[in-house]
Amino acid sequence: MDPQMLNTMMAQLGISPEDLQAYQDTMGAVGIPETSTSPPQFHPGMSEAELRVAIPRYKAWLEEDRKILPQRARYVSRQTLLSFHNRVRQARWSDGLPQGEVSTRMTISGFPKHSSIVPLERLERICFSQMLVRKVHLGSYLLCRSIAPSSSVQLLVEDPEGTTHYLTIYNFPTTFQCSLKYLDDLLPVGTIFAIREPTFKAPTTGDYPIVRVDSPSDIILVSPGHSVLKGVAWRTHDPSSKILAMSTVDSCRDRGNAFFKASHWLPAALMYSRGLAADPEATVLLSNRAEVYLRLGFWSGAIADARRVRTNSDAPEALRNKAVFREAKAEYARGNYKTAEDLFLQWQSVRPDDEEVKGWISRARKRQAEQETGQYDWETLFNQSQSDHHLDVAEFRGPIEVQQVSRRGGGRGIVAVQDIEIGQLLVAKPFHSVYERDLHPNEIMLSVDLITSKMNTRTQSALLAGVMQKLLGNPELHGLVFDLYAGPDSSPPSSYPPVISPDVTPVDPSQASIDIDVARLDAIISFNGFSPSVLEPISCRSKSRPEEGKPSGLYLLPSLFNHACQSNAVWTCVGDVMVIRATKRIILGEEITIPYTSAHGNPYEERRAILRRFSIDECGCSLCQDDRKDDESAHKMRDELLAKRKSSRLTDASTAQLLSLEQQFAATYSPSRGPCKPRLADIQHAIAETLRKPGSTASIPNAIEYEKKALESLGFIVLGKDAMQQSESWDGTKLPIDTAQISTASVFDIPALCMLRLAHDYLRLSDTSGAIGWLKTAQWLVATWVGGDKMFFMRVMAPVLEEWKLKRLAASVVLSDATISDTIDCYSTHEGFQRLYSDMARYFHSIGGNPQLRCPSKAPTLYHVSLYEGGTSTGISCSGGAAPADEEDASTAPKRMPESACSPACAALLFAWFGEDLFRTDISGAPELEPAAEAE
Ligand SMILES: C[S@@+](CC[C@H](N)C(=O)[O-])C[C@H]1O[C@@H](n2cnc3c(N)ncnc32)[C@H](O)[C@@H]1O
Repeated sequence: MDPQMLNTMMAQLGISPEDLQAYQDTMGAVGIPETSTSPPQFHPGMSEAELRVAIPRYKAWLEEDRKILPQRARYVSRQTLLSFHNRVRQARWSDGLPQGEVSTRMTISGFPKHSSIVPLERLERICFSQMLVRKVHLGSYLLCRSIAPSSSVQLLVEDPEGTTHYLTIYNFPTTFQCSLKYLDDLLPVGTIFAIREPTFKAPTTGDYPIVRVDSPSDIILVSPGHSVLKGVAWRTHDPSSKILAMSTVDSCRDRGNAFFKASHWLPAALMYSRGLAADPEATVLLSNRAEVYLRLGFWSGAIADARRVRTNSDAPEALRNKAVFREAKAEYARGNYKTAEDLFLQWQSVRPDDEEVKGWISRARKRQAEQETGQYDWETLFNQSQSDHHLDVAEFRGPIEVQQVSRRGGGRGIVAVQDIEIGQLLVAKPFHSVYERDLHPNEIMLSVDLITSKMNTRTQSALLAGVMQKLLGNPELHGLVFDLYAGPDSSPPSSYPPVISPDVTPVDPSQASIDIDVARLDAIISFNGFSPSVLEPISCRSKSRPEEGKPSGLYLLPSLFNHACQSNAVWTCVGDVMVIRATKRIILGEEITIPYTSAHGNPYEERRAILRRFSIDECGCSLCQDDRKDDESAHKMRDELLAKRKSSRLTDASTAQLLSLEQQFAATYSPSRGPCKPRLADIQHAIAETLRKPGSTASIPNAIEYEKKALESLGFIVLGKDAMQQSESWDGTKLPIDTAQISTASVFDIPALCMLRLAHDYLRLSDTSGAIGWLKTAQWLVATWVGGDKMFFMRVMAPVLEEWKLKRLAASVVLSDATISDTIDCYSTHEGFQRLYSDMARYFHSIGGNPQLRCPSKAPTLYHVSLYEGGTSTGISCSGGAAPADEEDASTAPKRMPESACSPACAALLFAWFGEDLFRTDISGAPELEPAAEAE
């Protein structure tokens, strides 16, 4: 046919001559064969059982798909792809989804993913016409550019020959759950990519094959003038001409500053970098880029840029000074607090009155003290963690070391380098952590992990992207993450910790300076990830969090601890700060273990299944050894006995039914095993609960007996049981429990609640000494397991103390060791507050203090209460902060009084004593008092 006529006919059908050519180029190519089955689709809310079916089916489908030979891609016209793409974008277009609308995206992790380690210069350029679907194109790179605004991280790109396909880039920094508007700034139409060793994949959903990039280090954002563009002629019109035109220092700074204003940090960094390509000495761009790197968490990049400005004697002085401040903040974030302090002081020398820097200096000093002493203000941290999970603390490391440990995957473990008493071993910050509240509420990111055969939570998916981002901005930390254990299918890691260069590396946002092996990182996160659930005030009605709401974190040194269900150490998180504490005396050279999962609520077989996901075949701890003494039929019998009660709560059964259940259950245990039987504890606790009847104390002694049995079944050794039951014979000093070691068969709140329940029982029997004994035991447990002092205990356990009416007793127990001075300062001019304080004064009187109320005039602050212990400031001091300037209506003040405005000690005690009332005290309508006599 006459080519002219053919073109005219095709044009009427919407097919351009380029499309036609591309089609002719692929003539003879075999279409993408369908597999015999299509992959199973995953959807939110799939049950464990559905997943158990779907995941093996997916793996089988993957196996089948792998057997199909690579093929040329079926021809699809540019027009078709563009109109499909535009429809998808239209559907997604919104800057934050409308309320109630939920968008779901799905990824699969844990299958082989290629990441290139070959530098771009050593790769050959390839075009789509030479690429095959289902093939990793080793030794090649694809040069392509985007031809349409992106719809999520899926872009429509063309190669220089004008062939169009989809490009999907996973884990590109800052793109996890970002808006389309952001993507338009980050990857505008015309962005040129060089993709190292690209993988062309058959479609798993939808109709079109895609070039899928999992590792951000495989992507190079090609700027004008890059050597790969030399001699490249694009067949189609150049959509990037507008972008290329803006490469002067001034235009890049202006554009970068506009992105900065919109909080679009990475687009700003790219724009400043483009300007720096035009003039590498443009200090203003370096200085600005240092600031955006700080916002991105690219500390090394920020230090490298700021340092170049600071040490450039030609740079304006103001810019050099600013650079000092930026470098100091980045050093602080890297944990180099002394260097940071010195730099802050340098900044302060030119701005002596700068309040902000004063705050930074004080923080840097506090961090150094934490590093040296291991002393933390846990109450303040606990209070802060309730509103912001990401806490600012320094790390602390006790006498422990990573050593070779045989028969433990990875071959390493943590060992004591001296004898260690019960107490704090390690305080660790996360390398990266993600909480639900950090994520967009309307987006569900489904990720199925083929290693663990589980649906990852949203936070787990976000963790992978976040770790990559941190590595890209802090490349020298690569070894710290990549030398973690990556499972039996990956090459073994080297010794740990690796040597980290103290030098910082300049960061180029368009090209990673390290190779990120994404399949290995997937595995590292599967084998080492924690769920750092934030410690919250504990109530007897606390519910365990559903799996999908759980946070995810990667911690470095904590990842080197091996597992034991009955371990000699435990971990907890205050905010995202992990605290690992020894739960018994550990001798020099002994391995230190932590539980990866709790035995309470996870019977032996379930525990084994969980541990198998970590490639742990058999745990050798005392509890697992005991559990292996019971034969399989015994474990089954227990399941059956409990299954009968599954539909209702244990405590809904009658005492008689539970007693019979306990007897049948107890008979399933081998006589040769030890007393720790976590499943039995629930039944015994339920029996105790049914024996607690309102209005009658007759069966309380029995309840006490069963609660103690429950504690023993949780692995605690209850001492002098009879003596404690008639507590007159208790000497009031020794705790009613063997404190030489803590059972780690459950998390701490279960036994702590049993202990407080016992305190409550004794209180009901008017046995104050018994109640105090168990209160102190609960406080010992919290202090040993989590840390913190008595005030911290009061704060953490406040709801349950309130529910079981133990608040007043606990407050007096907590204060019983304190010497209370005789002054309560009351700076409030409001009658309501003064009433509150006189109440407090009466209370302190009643517990042995002899405070006087002072009401100075000219109240500098509202809510000022102070109570000092032994002349130091360690007692109560609540200064609440000055009333805001616009605060005219004092009647609203109490409701607005934030807990965090109180000192932690004060908050704990005030709250323990007054509870909710503290914040509800109604002073509306109370007359403003005349100032009392002038103070001093
Ligand atoms: C988080 S890592 C612990 C550190 C690891 N041993 C290393 O060298 O990096 C978890 C892996 O350690 C191994 N591991 C931990 N506890 C173990 C145990 N009790 N028995 C056998 N292997 C264990 C398993 O291979 C598990 O997947």
